[in-house]
Amino acid sequence: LEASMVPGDSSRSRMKIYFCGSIRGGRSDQQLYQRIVQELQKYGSVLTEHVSSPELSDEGELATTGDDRDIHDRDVDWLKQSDVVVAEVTQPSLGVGYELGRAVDMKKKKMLCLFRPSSGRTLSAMIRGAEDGKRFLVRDYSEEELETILREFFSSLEAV
Ligand SMILES: O=c1[nH]c(=O)n([C@H]2C[C@H](O)[C@@H](COP(=O)(O)O)O2)cc1CO
Repeated sequence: LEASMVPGDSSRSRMKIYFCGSIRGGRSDQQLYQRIVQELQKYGSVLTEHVSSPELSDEGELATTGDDRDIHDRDVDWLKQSDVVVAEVTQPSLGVGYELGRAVDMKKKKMLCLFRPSSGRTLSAMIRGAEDGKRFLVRDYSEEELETILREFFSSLEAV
């Protein structure tokens, strides 16, 4: 029994998580992204940790990384490599919407979109309406529910 638990544990720690959050769409939720990324790191490695960085402004990485094509190509590559995609979708962002759309077409990926109704916003129909109860999940939440929601999401993955 013990031996069979080892591979399970190590594959879980190697799970690749793509986190999406607004950058040029606006950085108002950056601190929350940081909390989310910290939580996600309990479940696997987060490929896009930079999205949560306090040093990243709404200009994005341009100053440090090079050009937009490099950012785009690197991110699409990470998206392809990832096992799951978790997105904070409250702050509207073209980039996040694009990432989710691309991920939907990458057949096996499971996606979780987190939306805070307390923002007073109404989530885009193109995200809310993509919910299928299986691969593409949309969860309305408040910040204090974050840990529970992620725990439920990742334990549902193990059951698959
Ligand atoms: O500098 C960047 N680096 C980067 O990784 N992205 C990706 C990751 C984010 O989940 C998403 C944010 O898109 P936007 O900048 O349109 O809000 O796009 C986006 C930018 C800037 O658009």
